Formats: sequence, structure tokens, C-alpha cells
Amino acid sequence: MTAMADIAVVGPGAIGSVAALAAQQAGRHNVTLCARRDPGALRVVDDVSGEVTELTMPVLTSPDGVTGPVEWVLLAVKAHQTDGAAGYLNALCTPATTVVALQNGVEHVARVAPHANDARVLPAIVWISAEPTGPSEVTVRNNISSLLQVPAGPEGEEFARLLEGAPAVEVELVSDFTTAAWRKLTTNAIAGIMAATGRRAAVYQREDVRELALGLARETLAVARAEGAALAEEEAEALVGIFERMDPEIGSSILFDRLAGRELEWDARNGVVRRLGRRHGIGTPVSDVLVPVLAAASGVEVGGGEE
Ligand SMILES: NC(=O)C1=CN([C@@H]2O[C@H](COP(=O)(O)OP(=O)(O)OC[C@H]3O[C@@H](n4cnc5c(N)ncnc54)[C@H](OP(=O)(O)O)[C@@H]3O)[C@@H](O)[C@H]2O)C=CC1
Ligand SMILES: CC(C)(CO)C(=O)C(=O)O
Repeated sequence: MTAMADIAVVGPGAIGSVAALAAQQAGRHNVTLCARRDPGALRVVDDVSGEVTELTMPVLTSPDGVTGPVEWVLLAVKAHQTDGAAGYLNALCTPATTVVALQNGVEHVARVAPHANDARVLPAIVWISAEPTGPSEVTVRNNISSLLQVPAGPEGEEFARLLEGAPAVEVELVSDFTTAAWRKLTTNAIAGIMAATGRRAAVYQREDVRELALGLARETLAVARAEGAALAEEEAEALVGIFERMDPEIGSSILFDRLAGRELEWDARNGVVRRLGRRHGIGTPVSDVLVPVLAAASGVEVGGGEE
């Protein structure tokens, strides 16, 4: 267990609220929420126990309010919002800071490090299903375990100690982070189908969608192997199976953005499969169709950010 630490949670949305809850539950830290608008009195609902917890820490709405650097930044903006959070990162980080990138994708460090003033960037794989269910409310679906996976090593150990005693999340240290990150990315790629169809997990009950998801999973796993992940093609069935067995009412963060008409995190979760597939000469026929659909749904014009 660590002593008291100064923690800034940048991006108090679905995952940021759960991270802030864990920091609050640890009971010994100075926690600040860093938002771009006033999120109101945030609360986190556990949909299994029904427990509702209010977040009680102070909220900033501009980097101008930052009074100095902190030891820990828990960064939970969407991947495409990272550049927009540069003002906070610049104000909060020094080389003595650790930024935990609580984001989907496999490019956390490359994305965050340029903004972090030489702080250490600890990539985190987020196995949490959290949905904004009201203007200041986030509901955690606990049938997807609330797990954060970080690379094994001293920074990961410190992070696990930071949140020791917080029931909201479990921190797991993984020795083969590349494999773990690509396993999670494959589930995110599959969830792109929810955003394309505007439907929750029930969509995977369709046999034709299941076949599409399997094709997507297999090509993602092929790219993953080329990137050094130890993931066999046979894992595709198991990963699609997660969605088939999911409560049909569960969604995905990219679906919630699609339903709300917001920009989509398409590049970090689906574009990356096509992008790195091309680099390795691996065909990605499902992504070749899905990626332009998601980019277009996100409002991207041809030549305006789509590869
Ligand atoms: N939700 C989930 O179940 C899961 C999400 N993830 C990943 O976690 C990451 C976060 O996703 P999620 O929590 O769902 O996203 P949300 O959209 O719920 O939260 C993002 C938050 O960041 C805020 N934000 C955006 N830009 C800034 C900025 N410049 N400064 C401060 N705050 C800012 C947004 O504010 P505003 O409200 O103003 O837009 C919002 O509160 C993503 O990479 C996602 O893929 C991973 C696993 C599961
Ligand atoms: C639902 C899940 C676990 C898979 O896409 C997720 O990571 C998300 O909502 O972004």
C-alpha cells in the first residue's frame, strides 16, 4: 500500500469515474477530477448490487485551475481526445509523474508520451463495462469484471499499491503485455460491429454477424501475431464467444458515442488493424469495409484523417 498521493483523473467520463471511485475508495489520496465542462455531482452505480457511490473530490474545468504537478495522472479521455487533453497533461506532468493511460488500443505510449513532459506512461488494458446512464451517472456492468491490466514491473507494482484497498477495480500485472493488449483490442475490433449497426450485444446472436465477427477476429489476430502477440487463430472463437454470451443489453463505449452522435474512437480500435495489416502485408478484408463505415459515421471526410 502506498502513502498518500496526489492523483488527477483527466476525463471523468465512464472509465474516468470508475478510476476516480477507486482512488476515492483507497481512502488516503488527494484526488482531483480534470474535466472540460462541469460534470455535476457524479455518481457511480453498480448494477449488480445496486450500490450508488457519490464522487466527492474537487473538479477542475480548465488546465488553468491546476496548481502544480501531481504524482499520478489517470488519463481516461478517448484516444482521439488525447491531443485535446494536452493542456492538462502539460500542467500536471513532470518526469516524476506517472500517467496511467486507461484507454483502448495498442498505441497508448506513442499517443500519450508526446504530451507528458517526460513523465512515465503506463499503458493500461481496461476490462470494465461502464455506461453513462444519466448526465452525471455512470453504471458499471459487473458481468464484465472490473479489471485493469498493466505491464509487470516496478511502475505496474506501484500502480497496484496506489489502488490497494479499492473494491471498484482489481489491478493485474501481466508479463506479456503485447499479447494481453492485442487480445483486448480484438474484442474492441469486434465491438466495432455494434457501432456500425447501432445495436447492443444482441446483434451477435445473428449467425451472419457471428461469421463477420469471426472474420474480423481472425484478421485482427493475424496482425497481432505480426506485432509479436502470442495469439493463435483459434482464439477467434473464444473472443467472439464473449459477445455471444454477453447480456444482450450490454453495449460498448464506441456504440454509446455512435448513439449520441459523437465522434468515434474508430482509428485506435479498428483503423489500427487495417493500418498495421497493410504495414505487414496482411489482408484485412472485413476491416477494409468496416473502417470506412466507422470513419464516415464519425463524420470524417475522405482524406480528413482516414488512412
Ligand atoms: N466505457 C467503457 O466501458 C470502456 C471504455 N474503455 C476505453 O476507455 C477510454 C475512455 O472511455 P470512456 O470512459 O467510455 O469515454 P467517455 O466518453 O465516457 O469519457 C471521456 C471523458 O473525457 C472527457 N474529455 C474529453 N476531452 C477532454 C479534455 N480535453 N479534458 C478533460 N476531459 C476531457 C469527456 O468530456 P465530455 O463529457 O465533455 O465529452 C468525458 O467526460 C476509451 O479509450 C475507451 O475505449 C475501455 C473499456 C471499457
Ligand atoms: C465493451 C468492451 C469491453 C469491448 O469493446 C469495451 O472495451 C468498450 O466498451 O469499449
